[in-house]
Amino acid sequence: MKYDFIANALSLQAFKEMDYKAVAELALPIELMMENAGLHLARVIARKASPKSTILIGAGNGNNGGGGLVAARRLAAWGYNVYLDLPIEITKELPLQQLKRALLYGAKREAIKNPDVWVDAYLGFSQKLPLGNLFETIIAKANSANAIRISLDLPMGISEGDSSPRFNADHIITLAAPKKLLIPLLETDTQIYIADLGIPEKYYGDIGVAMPPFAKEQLYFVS
Ligand SMILES: NC(=O)C1=CN([C@@H]2O[C@H](COP(=O)(O)OP(=O)(O)OC[C@H]3O[C@@H](n4cnc5c(N)ncnc54)[C@H](OP(=O)(O)O)[C@@H]3O)[C@@H](O)[C@H]2O)[C@@H](O)CC1
Ligand SMILES: [K+]
Repeated sequence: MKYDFIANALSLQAFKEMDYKAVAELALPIELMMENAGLHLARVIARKASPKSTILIGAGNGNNGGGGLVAARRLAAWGYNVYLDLPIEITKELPLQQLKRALLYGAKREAIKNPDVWVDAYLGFSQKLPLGNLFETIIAKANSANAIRISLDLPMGISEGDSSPRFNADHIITLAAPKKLLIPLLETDTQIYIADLGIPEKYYGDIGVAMPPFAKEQLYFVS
């Protein structure tokens, strides 16, 4: 079965409603979903990296950053060289906890200039546009770097038009369901994966879409 990304793509609003409903009704802690998100991300990074690669993980002060920091911890545990770019202070409880763990595991708090892999876990579905100078400068640097660029959930800066600068991801690991914002990228070289966070099929059916074929592949490669 070829899963139809476009027919099943959700607006961010519809996605958040489905996600929050599952979280509330099934007593699913965000931390548990974040652990799944971060592990899927780490697996993709590990496939693209070599043992000597330098991996820079950019994390913001939200749950997208938290997922990136989980990946940092997993990759550090596997022996990779992991560096963290933290352009805004991490203050929220969950990402802060993930940051502490990543540092204990050996990730280094240093925004190195020429990483082999540059990971965008700066901002996810709560990003507000325009991004502002700080993040736009990071995007310009990342997009001109000779690095493999990987975004968690959504590339930072993505919008319906082409008006705002965005992190030019080679690979996107989007979470739980396809998002309408990603449809134009199907026509590009960007590789998109959908990662399972454990939301049951019923919650997809309730809003009239099909669950990605997670029974067969928990990290579903779209194109
Ligand atoms: N079940 C779930 O929900 C799961 C969600 N998961 C992950 O969570 C992600 C969504 O997380 P999120 O809602 O915490 O916000 P996120 O996108 O990380 O933004 C962070 C904060 O940045 C700020 N901010 C925004 N725009 C800004 C700007 N221009 N310049 C500067 N700051 C700006 C804003 O902070 P505020 O302004 O509110 O202080 C915002 O709160 C989602 O994409 C997925 O990866 C999974 O880990 C697990 C399951
Ligand atoms: K992101």
